[in-house]
Amino acid sequence: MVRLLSVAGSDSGGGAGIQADLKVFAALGVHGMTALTALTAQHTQGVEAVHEVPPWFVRAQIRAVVGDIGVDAVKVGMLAAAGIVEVVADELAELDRPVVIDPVMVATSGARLLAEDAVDALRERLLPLATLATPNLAEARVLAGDLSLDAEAAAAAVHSLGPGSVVVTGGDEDGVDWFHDASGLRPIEGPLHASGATHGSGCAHSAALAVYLAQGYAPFDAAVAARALAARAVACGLEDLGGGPGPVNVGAAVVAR
Ligand SMILES: Nc1ncnc2c1ncn2[C@@H]1O[C@H](COP(=O)(O)OP(=O)(O)OP(=O)(O)O)[C@@H](O)[C@H]1O
Ligand SMILES: Cc1ncc(COP(=O)(O)O)c(N)n1
Repeated sequence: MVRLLSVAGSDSGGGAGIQADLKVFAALGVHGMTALTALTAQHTQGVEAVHEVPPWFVRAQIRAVVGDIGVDAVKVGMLAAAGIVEVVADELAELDRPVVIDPVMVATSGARLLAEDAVDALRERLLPLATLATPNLAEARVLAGDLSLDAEAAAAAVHSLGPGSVVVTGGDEDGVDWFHDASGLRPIEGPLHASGATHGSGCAHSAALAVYLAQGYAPFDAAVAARALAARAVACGLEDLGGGPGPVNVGAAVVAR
């Protein structure tokens, strides 16, 4: 059984975060484990409150599962605070496994999910540990320190910060994901679905990527497969749930494959 660990926040609305990741792991037939970094009181229209998990307890969760069950790949999502970034970086540095880092900063609804003073630690401590990093364009620009970059330039700039490869996701743009690794830049194209159900698309994408890396896909092939799955999950999304953008539907996306 392939074993996946998600280090991420909880979305009480069930659309993003740990909940999205566990749905992806179940849909793809792997064993999912979690280290919660924060609880959010969240729905489709916004985040009402955030309760951070103390860094020592994030570390304890990671050590508990790594020590007994073992881990084949890790996905990292919302980290909330600099102290949490630091302990996650410490633990991942000891773990010789593929790591996907989704540098979640702001929810689609506008709420901050990473403190501003945690961005430097994310850039300097965590990004160099990533097999693959998956910022959207806004996150890539912040990491690169240049808010004027286009997606291609942002992918190159984030790659130069140390991850093995980068995908700048294009769900909020034209639907083209830009992949950059040591051999350069490649687009990953596909249909951009007109859908009111995109909540959790980035979480589902990075969780699927971690599964595909654990299963031995090369990073570019994993990124192609993850884009296809995330796009289908958007197309199958639950538009009628809640008053805002509904959650993606990964279970239906896998069945529709
Ligand atoms: N409307 C869409 N149609 C097709 N594919 C989409 C759509 N929206 C997102 N995707 C795909 O989903 C994946 C995640 O991309 P996205 O840009 O939405 O991430 P994100 O902005 O980090 O998401 P989130 O806001 O959930 O964190 C990418 O592969 C992207 O191409
Ligand atoms: C716990 C958690 N993690 C990640 C996201 C980002 O997802 P989105 O950009 O779709 O709101 C979120 N809203 N909540």
